[in-house]
Amino acid sequence: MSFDETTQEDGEEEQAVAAVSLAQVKHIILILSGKGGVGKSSVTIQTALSLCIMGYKVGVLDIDLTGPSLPRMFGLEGKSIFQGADGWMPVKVDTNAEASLSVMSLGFLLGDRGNSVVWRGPKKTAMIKQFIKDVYWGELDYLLIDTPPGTSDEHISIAENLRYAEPDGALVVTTPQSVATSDVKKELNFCKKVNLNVLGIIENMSGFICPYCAECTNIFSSGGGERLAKEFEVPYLGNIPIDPKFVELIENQKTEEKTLTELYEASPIYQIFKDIMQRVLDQKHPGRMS
Ligand SMILES: Nc1ncnc2c1ncn2[C@@H]1O[C@H](COP(=O)(O)OP(=O)(O)OP(=O)(O)O)[C@@H](O)[C@H]1O
Repeated sequence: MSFDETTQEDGEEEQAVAAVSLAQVKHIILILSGKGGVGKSSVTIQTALSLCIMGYKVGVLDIDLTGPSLPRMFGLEGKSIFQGADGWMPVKVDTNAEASLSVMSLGFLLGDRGNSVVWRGPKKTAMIKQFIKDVYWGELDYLLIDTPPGTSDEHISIAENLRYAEPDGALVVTTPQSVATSDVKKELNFCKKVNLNVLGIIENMSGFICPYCAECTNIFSSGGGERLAKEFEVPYLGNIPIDPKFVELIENQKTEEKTLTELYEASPIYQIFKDIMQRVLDQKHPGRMS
């Protein structure tokens, strides 16, 4: 069934589900990309860490059901979720920040790294509904939803489940190489079709930060993301360079004494990303509880 074909009964059920489970969530942001491997999950993590450093309470929902990578990237591999009195409890990330950061992903239910699920549409749809309905987030300033690449069953399902939840909108991630392909345009057209506001386009892996002198050099042509943003009349939020230290930070976080938020706050990439985040916050979306 497509997004347009949902029945009134479905609509009422979705409205009720979102109203109860997301009652204490002020803002909802989806992270989308036209293609895999462009750094969508990395942008999700950076958005979560930046908001947390800025003092917001953040939750992250990973609905990439076939390749959930967030537990590993947040350093939470092997952790499990448990059923509390109010629903499934998301896993907390250790932060030095006052604000909390918690994560829910199918990866926590799959056990070993490398396990993946091959599910048909209806099962994925049911899982996403359950994630929206049964996770107890408590009070959150921001719920970030990391989606799989492209526009698949998961996207249709999350759009349906959130259609009454008034999300702030979507961050669309691309790279300089893939901006020219039709995948990003498809993603932007999908947002239009399901009435999802586009908070802006982020061009990732655009330029290179030298690990020795921290200088940023353009190695591929850039500016495509900005042109696309103009064409679709959506904001352009900025570009993130390739930063080998960011990959190291994610890979080596467990051996460090500091928390992930402390490590990220001290990294050069945070200095760039926080400006991107500020452009999102400056849009002053009223939020769901205002
Ligand atoms: N700005 C960056 N600098 C350096 N490495 C990066 C950057 N952004 C992403 N990467 C690296 O690129 C790889 C792919 O990134 P990521 O997993 O975030 O992409 P994705 O779009 O979520 O992929 P998929 O859709 O397949 O899950 C990862 O190894 C990540 O560490």
